[in-house]
Amino acid sequence: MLKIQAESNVPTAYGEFRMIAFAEVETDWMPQMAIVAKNTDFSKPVNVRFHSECITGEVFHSRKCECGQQLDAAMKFIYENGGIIVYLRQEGRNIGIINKLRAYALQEQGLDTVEANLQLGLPADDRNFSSAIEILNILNVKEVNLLTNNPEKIKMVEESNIKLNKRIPLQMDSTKESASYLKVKKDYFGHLLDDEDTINPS
Ligand SMILES: Nc1nc2c(ncn2[C@@H]2O[C@H](COP(=O)(O)OP(=O)(O)OP(=O)(O)O)[C@@H](O)[C@H]2O)c(=O)[nH]1
Ligand SMILES: [Zn+2]
Repeated sequence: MLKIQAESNVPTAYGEFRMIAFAEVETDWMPQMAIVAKNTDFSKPVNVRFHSECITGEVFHSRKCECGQQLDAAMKFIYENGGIIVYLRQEGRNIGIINKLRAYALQEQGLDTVEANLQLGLPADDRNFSSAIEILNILNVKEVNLLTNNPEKIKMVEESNIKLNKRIPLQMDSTKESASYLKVKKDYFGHLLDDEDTINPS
């Protein structure tokens, strides 16, 4: 069972958030994180982003995916409108950074993001979002507006005790390096992506 191990206010480029670390034990060095905007109104549907870790995109600004831009856009939106980002330690759709780099190496040889995982003997997507729901329950969230394009995340909320008020699209411009990745997300995973341009949540 997850519990709050520590929390503190942290000023960021987008404003100050309450940062909370969740883990079963305090010796967990990869705790799940939630960052909560101060103006969050818990009596209304809360804007929520479930964000899966991507060190290549968020820390090193890789152009192969749009995770870094999505996290930045979500922080900006949530600071302005209230809400929570639940940051899940699910690097590489939960295959870990070592396997993700192995998958990238296969992608250099022409495999796409799904084929590369399968070639490694791993699932295309090994995530489940039960920790995210557990965290929302700990934070006493009853109803959400979910910032996502991923139908699996929507389904998972619908199947939980948390009410889904609406989805807020979080679509970024594609780059020449990310276009084929986004196409696979749309075609294989059924992500709700428009072919046209950006829909930023603002
Ligand atoms: N295995 C693998 N993981 C990847 C690859 N590219 C990005 N990821 C991981 O994919 C996760 C993000 O998933 P996405 O499918 O981009 O987005 P999503 O979270 O499902 O959906 P949104 O809520 O719409 O952003 C992060 O954990 C990334 O590290 C890749 O080529 N291979
Ligand atoms: Zn990424």
